[in-house]
Amino acid sequence: MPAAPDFPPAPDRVTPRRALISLSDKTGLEATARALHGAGVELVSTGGTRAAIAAFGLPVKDVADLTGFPEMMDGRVKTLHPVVHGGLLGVRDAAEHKAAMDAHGIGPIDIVWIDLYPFEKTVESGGGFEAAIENIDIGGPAMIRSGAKNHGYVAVAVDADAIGLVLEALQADGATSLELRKRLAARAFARTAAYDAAVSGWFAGQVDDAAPVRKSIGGTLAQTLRYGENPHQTGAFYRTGERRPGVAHAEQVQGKELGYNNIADADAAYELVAEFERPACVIVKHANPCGVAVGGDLSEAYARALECDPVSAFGGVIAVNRPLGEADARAITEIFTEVVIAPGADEAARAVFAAKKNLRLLITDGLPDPHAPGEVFRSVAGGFLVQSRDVARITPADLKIVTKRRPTPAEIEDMLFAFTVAKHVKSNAIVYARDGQTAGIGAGQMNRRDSARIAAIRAREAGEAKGLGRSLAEGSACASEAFFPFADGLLEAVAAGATSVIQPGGSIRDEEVIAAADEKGVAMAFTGVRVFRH
Ligand SMILES: NC(=O)c1ncn([C@@H]2O[C@H](COP(=O)(O)O)[C@@H](O)[C@H]2O)c1NC=O
Repeated sequence: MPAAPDFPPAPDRVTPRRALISLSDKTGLEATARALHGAGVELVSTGGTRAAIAAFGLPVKDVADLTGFPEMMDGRVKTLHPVVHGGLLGVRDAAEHKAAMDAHGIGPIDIVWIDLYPFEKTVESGGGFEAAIENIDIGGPAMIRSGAKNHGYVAVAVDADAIGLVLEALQADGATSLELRKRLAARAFARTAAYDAAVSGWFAGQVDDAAPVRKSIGGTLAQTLRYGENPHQTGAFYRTGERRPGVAHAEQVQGKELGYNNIADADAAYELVAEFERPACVIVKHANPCGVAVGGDLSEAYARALECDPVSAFGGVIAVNRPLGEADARAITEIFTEVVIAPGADEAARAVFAAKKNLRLLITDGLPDPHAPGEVFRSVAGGFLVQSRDVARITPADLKIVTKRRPTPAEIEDMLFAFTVAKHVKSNAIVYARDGQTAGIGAGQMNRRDSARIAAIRAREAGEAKGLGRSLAEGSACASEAFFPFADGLLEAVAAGATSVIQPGGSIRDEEVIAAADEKGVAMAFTGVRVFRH
């Protein structure tokens, strides 16, 4: 382990004399190169970047002239040379470093601006194995790390915002401050870490390693948050490299700043609504759906979703799976809603929402594919859990009918709808549904019978509110996301009005549960698949 050397303290102000610029994406290069040149900074660059700067009519030195080596091996070796890394790493005020720099003709490099080969984009666009490998940048991260380690003297910029901060400092003070260089170094190491997280994650996938010995998750700040789940907690929102349509990539068209809970709820709502083929609406409160329905159009789907639990829907998060029109927006804005997330909204709909200044409208770039594999994470004390996304989808062919009475085609449709919703409800989950509408949802209870009871209360109240004179769960399908361990939960469902039941099966008391269903004349199907959600 290298001992900490006794270097003189790093200077607060460094007046940069030389910058090394190496960019794959040349956006914004001209203005910045001009500004650096105008500030008296000498420009040094790699092949493509050098040619671009020269084409702007600015003086620029080729890094090959510095190293005495041409770029070689398809650009794999451009800047990996002691003249470059010595210029970045040399501690200018340490006598021995200064002597080494002088002896080997190594000039200091005070600014590096590097963006790295676009590995993430190459993978995202399905570039293939060889293209991905060639887009693993080696020289770039090496320079970023050298400069960041030597932040006492070097300002490292890894994005447009960072080089903007450097220019601001030069324009204001003609120098970079130690405080700024430290901040830039922190950002630089985070950039190389996220880059390596993307490379290592992709590589683990290539060798089918679901549980690599080391695992990194990288992210880019999407939004600072005023606070976390509660005001005394801090919070921030990051995008990972996964290009899944949803809240992380949505455009916020209007409304107050999104909060931590808004983002979590919008995600839960949008992931569920994407499960349906027909126009659908999901209303979420506290990460659980309180009303879900399909309809002939979004207005109908919304009205039916609201019917299930209008009390809980107040201040909820609404997701739909079609672009919103004016009538949909009018219906939704009748009650207070925190967030609406949709794959589109026409001008008339946007105008209606605009009248509700606080409502956040999120427009995504499509619907997530419920079948697309992916990884989901969760933190625990001292670690995190990783699992594959729950892509389970049950079709009529997967159902095993276990009761004497077979379900009708309409009951099968209700069962599948209810089971799909149950997959997105916190365990223990019980969902009553009829005609593509949830009638009652029981979420997050510590025993299944309580969830069945709560769902029954919701359905009874919804029926009363609608003036039906009966529970909304009358004639419904009951979905349970995990098996009924005893017959009591099933009997609660039957008492609530369910005539059919869908559940995974697999309890040692299945026979008892099936016998109870048969006695009540209920049709029951086993999915063989459990869809817990914690
Ligand atoms: N090999 C090296 O020594 C090296 N040095 C810099 N790069 C990368 O080359 C890119 C710029 O290339 P050019 O200036 O030739 O267009 C940058 O994204 C930079 O991160 C390198 N490329 C890959 O490792």
